[in-house]
Amino acid sequence: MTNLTASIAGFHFQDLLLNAAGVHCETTEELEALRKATGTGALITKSATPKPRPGNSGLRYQDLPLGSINSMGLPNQGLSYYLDYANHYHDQQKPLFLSIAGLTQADNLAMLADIQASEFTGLVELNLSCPNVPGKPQTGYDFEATRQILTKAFTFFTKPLGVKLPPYFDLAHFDQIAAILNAFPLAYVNSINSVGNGLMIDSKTDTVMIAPKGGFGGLGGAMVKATALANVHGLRQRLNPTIKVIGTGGVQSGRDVYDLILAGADLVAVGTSLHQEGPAVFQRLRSELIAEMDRKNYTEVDQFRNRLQTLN
Ligand SMILES: O=C1NC(=O)NC(C(=O)O)N1
Repeated sequence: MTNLTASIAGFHFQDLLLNAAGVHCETTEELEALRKATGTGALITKSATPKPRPGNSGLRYQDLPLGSINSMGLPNQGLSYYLDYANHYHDQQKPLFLSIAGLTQADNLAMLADIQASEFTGLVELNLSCPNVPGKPQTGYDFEATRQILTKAFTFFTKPLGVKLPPYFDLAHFDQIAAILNAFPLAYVNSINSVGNGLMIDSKTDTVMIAPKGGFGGLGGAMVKATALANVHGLRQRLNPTIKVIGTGGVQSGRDVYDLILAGADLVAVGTSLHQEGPAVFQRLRSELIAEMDRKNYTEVDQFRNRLQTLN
């Protein structure tokens, strides 16, 4: 029997797959489908803002030959909707992650205060990386703002907290963000969010593919796998061992899950492939991962987690 377990902040996961925040998780119906899906070890809510938001207007998601592009704009039902789901959540087998993405530091701190005061007993993911709110930069690219929000948060927040990071593309940035994060008692980092502000062209119409922001949107799927692996591995190499890593980005197969684990991931989140295949994707990915492990005669994830070898 292959052991796919992992743990973060005292939470034990019997499977290491979950959804990427934002995908198939805006409503309680979608969340319940994830909770009941075979192969998920956890689930995470759509990033919440204090009040409900319709998100960006017009065509805001497109599948692409090598993944997807989106500019959803944080459509969500508002924090209290997800806190209500969370307060009635009793599935001991699959921990619940609650994602928040305030448009200002004050919004984020207010939401964290609400969660701190609530009965919520799961994990919280502070999304510092939504690239799709017009006029709003990704906090994760502002190192001082990131340090500031975490400093203020940890003056009062005592529940398990992780951060969702944008992809970085310079090893000096891995050094800088890891030095900041290592100063805080974070439960985990989740890397990567979509590769922000890509642009794709519809060759039939010579137009962009999505409506918001002149067609600029977050990239996901196969085309971001190399960036996801680099960020997971670069952060794993630099972060305190107490800060676990959720690897997100580019997962289409069990081998892609295996690779993120090899690069250092403790859990693996699935976005574009979940959007394209629905919750059945988790059973497929799980069985493909087990098949890959069997080929290597591995029965435990610990036998290869963070064991990526260099050439020399
Ligand atoms: O953090 C996010 N990442 C994305 O790629 N899209 C969503 C969004 O636009 O709501 N948010």
